[in-house]
Amino acid sequence: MYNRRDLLGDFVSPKQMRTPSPPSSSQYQVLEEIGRGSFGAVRKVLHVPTKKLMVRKEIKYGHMSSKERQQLISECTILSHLKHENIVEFCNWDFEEQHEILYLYMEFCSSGDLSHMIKHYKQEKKYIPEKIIWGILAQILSALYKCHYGDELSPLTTIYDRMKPPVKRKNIVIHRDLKPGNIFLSADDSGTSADEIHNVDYSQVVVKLGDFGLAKSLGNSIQFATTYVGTPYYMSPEVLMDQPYSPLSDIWSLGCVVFEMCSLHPPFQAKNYLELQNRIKSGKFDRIPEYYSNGLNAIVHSMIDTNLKTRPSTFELLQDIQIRTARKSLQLERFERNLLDYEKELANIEKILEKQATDYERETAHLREQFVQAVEERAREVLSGKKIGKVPDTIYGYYDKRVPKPAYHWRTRYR
Ligand SMILES: Nc1ncnc2c1ncn2[C@@H]1O[C@H](COP(=O)(O)OP(=O)(O)OP(=O)(O)O)[C@@H](O)[C@H]1O
Repeated sequence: MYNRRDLLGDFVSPKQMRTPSPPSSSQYQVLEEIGRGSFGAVRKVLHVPTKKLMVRKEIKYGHMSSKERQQLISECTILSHLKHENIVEFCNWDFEEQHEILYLYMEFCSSGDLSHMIKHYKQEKKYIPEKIIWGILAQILSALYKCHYGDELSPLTTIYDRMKPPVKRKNIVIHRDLKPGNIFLSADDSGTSADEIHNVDYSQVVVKLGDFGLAKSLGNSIQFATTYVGTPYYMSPEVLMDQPYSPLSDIWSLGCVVFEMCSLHPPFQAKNYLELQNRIKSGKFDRIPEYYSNGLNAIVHSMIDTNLKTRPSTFELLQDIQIRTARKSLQLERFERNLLDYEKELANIEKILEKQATDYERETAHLREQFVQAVEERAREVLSGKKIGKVPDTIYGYYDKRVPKPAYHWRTRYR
């Protein structure tokens, strides 16, 4: 039923054939629909062998040309290799030949996305705390570093660390569709349901960049052209002017996203598409609310720059002292969380060991009592001139029983 060759026709390259084999759909239990995107339904699924919650996105490929199908598959291959803690993990893909649907299986993000977060603060009539914004920006930049340079960002020892300029690589990934709805939020507790996303503690969430690159392969398809009805609030002026996407186009979009987190609306708004296009091309927009620092305002303005020569790259933005501070602060918070987890684990181990020690003492006391009774009984037998049974010489020999001594005894813990 599921056959990658059927989808690709004659266009399968040996390189693509080396990608992981499609999962057996019987491994997934399909759960409720959580939303609908431009390309089809998104459902929660349970990966039965691991009991892990995931999402399944569907893409109807029937109308696509072989070239478009091949491009879609090669993009999936790239995404399946793009592993980063701030990127939604792309687990695998699968086909349903009969209905010509491609299923993409990916990590489930339990705390909604940035659009939900912005909506939440708007409803509460509150600004998003600046610290949260810097934290989110630092996490997105770490993810973009992986995409734009194909490398992992090394952790900071101090905020003044010298960062090595990244090596230029061929296989860079450009997101192409950065917007609040594609920036997912995940809590450590992935059991949260979609209905509970209003209870999210936004100061604790992990940011995950999702919905990567598919815009490239789907960009030319009829389905994309007819179903992509979203307003291009986050599109850079060069892309609006039909110039090719570059990593700097992602930076423009990121600037618009950060602006929206501060102002609770996008930087460029208009009554119609043409007006919006003109506003974006002019690159003129307001300061973020006074509530926020000049530093945050400056970084937003540096990203939403119509001049590609002066717009900073991901690497340049990561040099910013406030981004470094935000990264270091995230590292320390994570370290503290790990320590707390470790402490909890130790407390559990201590409880188990204490129970083992109590059981051990109870058991040895019981055996000692039985031993004493047996010795007394034999003594009485001897004294009364009865035939003597075997006299126990060791407690273990007599009962032929060994009580395992716990490796760690609570009484010795402070020695
Ligand atoms: N990995 C995920 N974890 C949790 N929810 C997700 C995940 N991916 C998508 N969703 C949710 O599914 C819904 C549809 O998502 P999808 O990204 O397909 O569409 P969209 O972003 O609304 O539109 P578009 O297709 O134009 O990007 C959204 O509510 C989104 O929050």
